[in-house]
Amino acid sequence: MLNVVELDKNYGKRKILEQVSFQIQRGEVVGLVGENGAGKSTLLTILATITKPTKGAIELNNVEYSKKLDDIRKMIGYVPQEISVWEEFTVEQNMLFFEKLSWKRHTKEECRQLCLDMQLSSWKEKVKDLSGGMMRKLNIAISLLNDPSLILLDEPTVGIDMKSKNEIGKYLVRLAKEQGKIILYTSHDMNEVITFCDRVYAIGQDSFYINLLQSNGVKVEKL
Ligand SMILES: Nc1ncnc2c1ncn2[C@@H]1O[C@H](COP(=O)(O)OP(=O)(O)OP(=O)(O)O)[C@@H](O)[C@H]1O
Repeated sequence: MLNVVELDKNYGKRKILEQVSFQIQRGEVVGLVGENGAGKSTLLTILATITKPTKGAIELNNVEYSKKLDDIRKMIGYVPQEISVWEEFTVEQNMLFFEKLSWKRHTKEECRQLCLDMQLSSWKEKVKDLSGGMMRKLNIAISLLNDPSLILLDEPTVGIDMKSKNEIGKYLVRLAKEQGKIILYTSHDMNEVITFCDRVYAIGQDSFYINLLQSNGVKVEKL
């Protein structure tokens, strides 16, 4: 379980996150929505241990962030907004390179299977020749090499076609339901959020997202 308690984040005098508390259970796919600049990426980078909160406590599977950072990092898969793979290398070369950086060992076949599970079959193709959707899938596959229990994705489907969006959404749901992963992801695509998320957190002052999602029968809470 992910447990966030009274989290604050200030940049100088600006309060970005204020008294943010929530819990996410294993097996849940949770959306994080809000207008540009509301603080979604900030929250994800704090949960990914990249940014320090100003105040507050976070626990993942009963391990406190403030006490066991190395253990926490092994349990997290983070997919940033920017695609961060080697474009001149093939999918295979990227997977094998990042496998070496992962704390968990995988055979080449296991790496390939991870890609196939995401319907990314272009194993021998250079990344620069892949479609945007394929690149996004590779980015996600790399984040899974650690076998993380918490997967944080910052707009994983931005700018890609509906078919790839659907494949990625379905795959995230499968990861949560079959493997008990905790998934938190940001998106500006409300259709996608409505289709794939068990529930949603809306961040920021605007109630636009809350009203829209509630009118579509989605369980949504304000952070
Ligand atoms: N390192 C930083 N220093 C100062 N201000 C920052 C820093 N990082 C982010 N901010 C500010 O914090 C606010 C929240 O930014 P954040 O990127 O978390 O928003 P977001 O909800 O993810 O937006 P978007 O939907 O555009 O990705 C913004 O006003 C941003 O300018």
